[in-house]
Amino acid sequence: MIKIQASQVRREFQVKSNTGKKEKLLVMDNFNLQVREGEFLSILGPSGCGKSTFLNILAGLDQHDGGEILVDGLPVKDRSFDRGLVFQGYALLPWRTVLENLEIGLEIRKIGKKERKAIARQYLDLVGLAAFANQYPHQLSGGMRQRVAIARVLAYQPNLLLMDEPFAALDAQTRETLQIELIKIWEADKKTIVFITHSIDEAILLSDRVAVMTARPGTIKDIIEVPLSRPRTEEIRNSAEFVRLRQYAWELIKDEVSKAQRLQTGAKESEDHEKTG
Ligand SMILES: Nc1ncnc2c1ncn2[C@@H]1O[C@H](COP(=O)(O)OP(=O)(O)OP(=O)(O)O)[C@@H](O)[C@H]1O
Repeated sequence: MIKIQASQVRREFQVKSNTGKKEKLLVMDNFNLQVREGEFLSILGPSGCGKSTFLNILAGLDQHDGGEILVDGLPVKDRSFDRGLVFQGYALLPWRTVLENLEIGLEIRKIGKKERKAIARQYLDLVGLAAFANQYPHQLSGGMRQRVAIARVLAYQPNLLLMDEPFAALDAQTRETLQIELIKIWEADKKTIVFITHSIDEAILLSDRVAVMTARPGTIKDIIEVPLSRPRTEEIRNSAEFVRLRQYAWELIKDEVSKAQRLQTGAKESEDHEKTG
């Protein structure tokens, strides 16, 4: 079954250049992607190619200007608790303790207090923060807050998980631990996950398929099937198949990274040119 169907998606933003001129920035164009129910799909692409824009639209936080995006056959209109979001810096409620923050989604699902607390503790334990249950978000480091945000979304088990570089701000060891935990959780109940990352290794380790995007305007360049067996463990990174996939993904993405860099430098040069004359 198809969970997400994106067809001919187009998104442009009105932006102001440094000189104050209004311009249109075409961020996504002719973007087509299908995500299957229960699939773990990662999106890799150079900076600025529209990855977060796509996730924001899927989350109901932004809108597209053309084409169609369907989730479970219906257009995305609004935020929904069936879609769990883990975005960078996605806010925790500052007036609630860590444990109470984890309980939010469970409250909305009308789970009783005792069970709610037990589930919240279980997921807090999973991200290694059991000892911080009664602290407030401002008492934690940035990485710890991000772990709470991840635990919160995992705890209430949405049908669709949208994760935008959820591990980017974490130290290498925590990142590896959480990658393996996420694999375990996903392998146990196979919710659909759309996962954005800049790490080729992370994408291959976690995913069933990896969608590689072009530089702006972002479109899908290719989709890599990841036939590595499951359950996946750390050691799989050393397998010949993993190394082959990593090389293939890099071949696909490297020209797009150069293009994205040229786009950025080009935009800066034209602004400088306008300023001087
Ligand atoms: N609300 C907005 N208004 C104007 N421009 C925007 C807006 N949101 C995003 N952009 C621009 O759209 C482009 C794509 O942004 P987006 O965040 O989707 O890229 P990304 O692929 O997620 O990048 P990164 O990998 O660096 O996070 C960027 O050039 C960004 O500056």
